[in-house]
Amino acid sequence: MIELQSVNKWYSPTFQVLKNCSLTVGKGEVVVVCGPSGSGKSTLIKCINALEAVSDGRILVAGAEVTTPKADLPALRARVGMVFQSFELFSHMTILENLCIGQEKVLGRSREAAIAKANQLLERVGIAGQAGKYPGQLSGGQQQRVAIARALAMDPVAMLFDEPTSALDPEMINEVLDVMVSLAQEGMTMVVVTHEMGFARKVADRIVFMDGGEIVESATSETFFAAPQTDRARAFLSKILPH
Ligand SMILES: Nc1ncnc2c1ncn2[C@@H]1O[C@H](COP(=O)(O)OP(=O)(O)OP(=O)(O)O)[C@@H](O)[C@H]1O
Repeated sequence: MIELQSVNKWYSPTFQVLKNCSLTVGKGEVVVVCGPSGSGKSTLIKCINALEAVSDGRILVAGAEVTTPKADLPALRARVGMVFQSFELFSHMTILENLCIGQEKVLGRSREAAIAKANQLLERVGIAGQAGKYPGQLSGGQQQRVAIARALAMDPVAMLFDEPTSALDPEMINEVLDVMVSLAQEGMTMVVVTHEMGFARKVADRIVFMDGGEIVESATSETFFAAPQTDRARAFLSKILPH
């Protein structure tokens, strides 16, 4: 479904942020990417929907190459939904409009079909009844669920999450994680950058550990948590897991 082949990226001639990263994410697989701050996790997933360009290497999504000048980026970004730490909703549009605009402009859906889909998804993420409000009138947890619903409205083949709960107050984290858990259980292909190791244990098929721009480990969550293979992963886990 998603394939990274020897991806390298330099932000400047002296700073290589991604070093020979290769990764295959199968259909329906949930991969959690973790690692220390600055290790390149956000950059890696942004490359998957071409929000960042790779310097060399290839990325394929559902058989189509992302890393070619010929890539159809609007179509790619509809197929691969992305949810950011900072929600990135359109603040001047109602929740309903946030969910409809991409469906109408990119997918060419009729107004009626877009509204029906939006309402169905708002119901699914537990915020039916808020459709007429503006993002600023909702809590952070509600805004993030809107962002997930907006991505799902495009019928994506995969979803990318970049620290989706990092900006939320603790009591709102679970309401967002619950939506992500149900998506995972329904078979959505997902790549999730997160420090929520409880989520990782519960739904990740695989954990990818990054450090210094490299994919240092890629293992099932059982193996990764019980028997990390490298000192770097052990040091990371000892900092973030309760003792
Ligand atoms: N546009 C950019 N130009 C130059 N350097 C950048 C840019 N974006 C990120 N970086 C640097 O690249 C490195 C990796 O950043 P990235 O955000 O991918 O890491 P991360 O592992 O997601 O970190 P965090 O967990 O703190 O979000 C960092 O040192 C960051 O400062």
